[in-house]
Amino acid sequence: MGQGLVGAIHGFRETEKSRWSEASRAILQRVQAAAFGPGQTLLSSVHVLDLEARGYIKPHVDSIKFCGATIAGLSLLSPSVMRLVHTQEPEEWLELLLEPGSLYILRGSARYDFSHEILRDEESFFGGRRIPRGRRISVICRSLPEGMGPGESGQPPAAC
Ligand SMILES: O=C(O)CCC(=O)C(=O)O
Ligand SMILES: [Fe+2]
Repeated sequence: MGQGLVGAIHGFRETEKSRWSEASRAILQRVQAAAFGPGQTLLSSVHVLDLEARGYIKPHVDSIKFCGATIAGLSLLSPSVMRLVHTQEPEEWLELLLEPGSLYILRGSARYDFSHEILRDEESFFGGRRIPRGRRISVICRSLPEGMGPGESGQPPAAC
C-alpha cells in the first residue's frame, strides 16, 4: 500500500497481483478498454482489496506520487456506497451505489478534486435506502503517475 493510504482502510487484507488466469485477463482487458486511453500506461500489477463486512475506507485522494490520472475499480460480492466529497468545497458531494459486478472510473476532477471513501455498514445508505455491507472485494487498476514510463518506473509501488 502506498503512503497516501496508510490508516485510511480498516478491516481489510490486500494483495498486488500481476498473474491472472485467461478468463480473468479477458475481464481485466474489458476494464482497461473501458477506463483507459491508448496513451495511458497501467501500473504493472492490479490491486486487490478484500474488505470485511465491518471494514471501510476513510476519505482520501490517491497519492499522485504512486497513481496517475485514472483509477478504475471493479466491485465484487457485497454492494457498497462510495462517497465523493470535493476537497475544497465539502458541500459538493455525491454518492455512488457500487453493485457487485459494477465498474467505477475516477478521472479528471473526480480523481483529483474529490476524496473518495467506502461507507461503513452503519452509514451505508444510498438515497435513504439501506445498503447492508457484507464482505466486499475490489479489483483496482490504476494508470502510472504522469511522466513515469514503464522503463523509468523501476519498482513502482503497485498501488496508491
Ligand atoms: O475498494 C475500492 O474500490 C477503492 C480502494 C481505494 O480507494 C484505494 O485503494 O485507494
Ligand atoms: Fe483510493
